[in-house]
Amino acid sequence: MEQIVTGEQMKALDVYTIEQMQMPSLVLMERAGLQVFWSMQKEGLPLSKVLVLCGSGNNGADGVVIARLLTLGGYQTDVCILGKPEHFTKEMEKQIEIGRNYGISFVKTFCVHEYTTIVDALFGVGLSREIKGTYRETIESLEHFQGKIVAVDIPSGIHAGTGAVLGCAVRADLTVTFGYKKAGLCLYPGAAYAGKLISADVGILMPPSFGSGLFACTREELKTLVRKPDGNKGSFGKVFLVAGSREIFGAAYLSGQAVLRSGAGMLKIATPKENREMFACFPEAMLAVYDEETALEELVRENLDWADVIGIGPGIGISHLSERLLELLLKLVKKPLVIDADGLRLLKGKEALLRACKGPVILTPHLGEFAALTGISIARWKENPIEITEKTAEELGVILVCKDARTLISSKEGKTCINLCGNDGMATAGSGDVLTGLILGLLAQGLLPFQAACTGVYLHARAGDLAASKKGRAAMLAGDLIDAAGEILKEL
Ligand SMILES: NC(=O)C1=CN([C@@H]2O[C@H](COP(=O)(O)OP(=O)(O)OC[C@H]3O[C@@H](n4cnc5c(N)ncnc54)[C@H](O)[C@@H]3O)[C@@H](O)[C@H]2O)[C@@H](O)CC1
Ligand SMILES: Nc1ncnc2c1ncn2[C@@H]1O[C@H](COP(=O)(O)OP(=O)(O)O)[C@@H](O)[C@H]1O
Ligand SMILES: [K+]
Repeated sequence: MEQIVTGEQMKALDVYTIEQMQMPSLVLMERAGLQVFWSMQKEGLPLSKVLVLCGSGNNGADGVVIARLLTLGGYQTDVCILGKPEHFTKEMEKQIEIGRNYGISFVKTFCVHEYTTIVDALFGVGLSREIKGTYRETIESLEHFQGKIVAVDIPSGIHAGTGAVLGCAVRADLTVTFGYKKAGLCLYPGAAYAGKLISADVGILMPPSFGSGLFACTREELKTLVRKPDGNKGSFGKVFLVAGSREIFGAAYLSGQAVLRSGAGMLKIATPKENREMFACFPEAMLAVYDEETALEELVRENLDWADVIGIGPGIGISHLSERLLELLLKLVKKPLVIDADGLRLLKGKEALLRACKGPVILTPHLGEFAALTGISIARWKENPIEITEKTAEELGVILVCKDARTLISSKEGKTCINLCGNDGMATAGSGDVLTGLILGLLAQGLLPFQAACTGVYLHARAGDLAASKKGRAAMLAGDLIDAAGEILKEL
């Protein structure tokens, strides 16, 4: 997993590196400036005339370093410092002094249209309040700029912890971020303002005791899924899935297909009796059909003994039978349980039962389902997604997968994973059902619950990117995600 940090955490790491490790601040800054300078060259930005906009903090000081390196490199460069001298950090004062000695061009006013590239070094992780006044006017004047914009560390105006826009923000083509990716660059809207994101090592060290539990999933996680040549369908795991209702067969089909395509050994689907004929097209799945006459507790007990992992929700509808099945599972399960879709709608009011559940539970709500379950509006979640997801996971005692363009997965112990892959083509009916199936399939093959949730989300998103490359984002269907997930696993 790749470490992600908030703004406060990044500042703590800067302080640790400078004070404990005794690495001079100006050395870090020089490395930061060099990384931006090299990236500007490597990315082929038009550098015939560059303007560097600086604030008064160390982000601005980085900007002055970049201006010096550009000037020394023979690129015509102007620097405009918007910050007031009384607010300059000592590093900023030093960089201005060095810059003067090197003869860089400081300007007081500028016309953006004279430049081919603008470097945004107004605010970095130190942005603490809404942007107003001259800063705001300057940022707004960049909206019609025709050239390229490079953001230093983070686009100015983006909150490093939440990705929120504080009043206004610079829309960059390229962001070079130092040390670790900031959460605000991973979450929307910040992610959209960053443009292409490059992480650059500048020598920031992380102490072994560092308490950040924030990560992004990487390809490495998929490698934990190992097929054993001497395995059998029992050892690859048995999944019991309560899915589908009279009107909805597709959700059960998609989830079930995803379970088996991800490598699980056996699948049994519990579904209403009327659906039996529909499953003729899915011979690989076993069925446990039920109706009003069925002894549901017996059915649940029997299958809990048989299965390794259990899922409930895709297409089950809101009925007293589906509600009873959910209650029975919550009461009796001692194995991993994934609850999705209608299962989440039925969960409202059963929080005590959920907290008392003996098996590890994974909830996979999209934001509408999350809002209905918790009473926290989508708008409020978006203001502070990491904190709210972590807090809700802890309160409910579950692994919580909040599905969105940037899905967050939190454990009740406060570990959170941000998914950085996927695309808007995945916003298509049945896509969430596929995710449920993939997570179940990974659980069945022995991944630990949090690992299975993170890896499942990552696999689903990578499948989304592969499906989009083949079919296009508009045309891809949830079923394409299942085939694509198989192909991603095949590549391993
Ligand atoms: N030696 C170091 O500490 C290093 C710092 N680095 C750079 O330093 C940056 C962080 O520097 P700072 O902590 O000085 O913070 P910033 O440079 O991001 O900005 C902080 C300054 O802006 C002011 N401010 C915050 N919000 C404002 C608003 N809305 N309107 C007006 N003023 C506002 C603050 O009061 C403070 O004076 C990083 O993002 C990175 O670019 C890098 O060079 C790596 C090394
Ligand atoms: N813009 C987007 N970018 C990336 N992933 C997305 C985007 N929109 C939706 N998704 C993903 O698609 C899936 C949709 O799930 P869900 O809303 O439950 O669909 P359904 O209920 O139709 O099965 C989630 O995994 C979500 O993260
Ligand atoms: K910046």
